[in-house]
Amino acid sequence: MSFFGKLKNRLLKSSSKLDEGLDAIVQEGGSADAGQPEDLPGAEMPVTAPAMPAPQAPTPPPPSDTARIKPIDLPPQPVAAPPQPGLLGRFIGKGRAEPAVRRVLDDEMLEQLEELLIASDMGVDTALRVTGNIAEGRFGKRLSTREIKELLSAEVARIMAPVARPLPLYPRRPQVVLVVGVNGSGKTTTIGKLASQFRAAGKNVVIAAGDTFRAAAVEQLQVWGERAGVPVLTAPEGSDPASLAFDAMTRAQAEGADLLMIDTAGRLQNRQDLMEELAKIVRVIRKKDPEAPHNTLLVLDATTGQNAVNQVETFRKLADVSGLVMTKLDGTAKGGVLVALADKFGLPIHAIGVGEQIDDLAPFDPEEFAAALTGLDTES
Ligand SMILES: Nc1nc2c(ncn2[C@@H]2O[C@H](COP(=O)(O)OP(=O)(O)OP(=O)(O)O)[C@@H](O)[C@H]2O)c(=O)[nH]1
Repeated sequence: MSFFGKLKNRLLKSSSKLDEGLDAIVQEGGSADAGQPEDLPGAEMPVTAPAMPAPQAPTPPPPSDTARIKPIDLPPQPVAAPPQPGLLGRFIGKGRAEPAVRRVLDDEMLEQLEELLIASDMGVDTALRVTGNIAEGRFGKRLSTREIKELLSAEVARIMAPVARPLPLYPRRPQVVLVVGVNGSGKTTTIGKLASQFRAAGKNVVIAAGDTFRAAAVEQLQVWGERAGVPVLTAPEGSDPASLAFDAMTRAQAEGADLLMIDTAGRLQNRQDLMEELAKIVRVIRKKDPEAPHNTLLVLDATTGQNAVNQVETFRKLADVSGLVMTKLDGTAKGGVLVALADKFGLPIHAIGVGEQIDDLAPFDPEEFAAALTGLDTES
């Protein structure tokens, strides 16, 4: 299955939420237009085209001086019998017998769209901006669900495009990647997945299990290290993570490793401690390389929705966050928070987690994400 298909299936909850919501909004105040271009297979209405005009009141009789102009004879319009779908149309579910429902884009509809986007975790500011852009030049026009989805998807992709950037690789050896995030956000899993991908790309990777306070976290990282075929450096429980980071740096340099990934604790309950711990790790590794860490990855759990926004704010105060990885995008109805994050912080999204398996880490593709989030079926 294509990655798009996989992501779409996995983002089903998000997309179906938006999908259903958009449908309900259009159905609520809309009316059917028989024979609209959208109903004809292969005749999709481009999103930039002006929407169909609102239905007019019955045309009044022309004034006498124009009455002489003979109206062009049009063949009778197939109002009662909508066009039949072609064979392809029937397979892909287009050209259905029912005419498309369109609704006039007015204040009430815009408000409903805003509410839907806010409920999809896009955040108030982003939701307002997105609906404002959708309305631009289209106010008072009639739009179908499909057209709104295309507009919404294009807006989301436009916001996300600048942040879709893979983890930059530098010629520096070792490139040090500090991984931060609250407990349970998916740090360990992400480190394992990244290690496996870099390993597969021929890179020599070392992992440091810097959450030395939790034996379970260290064990879990060791399991991932084994899966990825990458050494995991550990230290006795309760020992200083900065000292482990220093040892790991020494070993990575001695071995000529390409990449050193350092896991860290995620105890936000005691921010001061965590801040000092992270600062100490950075201080110590800089003794070995003044430019380290070269990346500070913040791992966020998509299922926390708007809480992810608070986590970015907090971790930016604790560490010099250079990019994000968003995990658990499979099976959450809260994927919209990525749009809010991109819009608010503009931090690169290096990858997304779409499952618990080692290969369930994918590069972030804004168009695929936007189509999957809005439920727009671009495969057809
Ligand atoms: N469905 C899904 N589950 C994920 C994903 N990433 C991580 N998980 C799961 O989330 C849980 C927490 O992941 P960890 O990698 O242990 O998170 P952590 O941040 O290291 O947490 P601590 O070890 O408590 O510090 C585990 O059960 C993972 O299997 C993902 O992309 N999708």
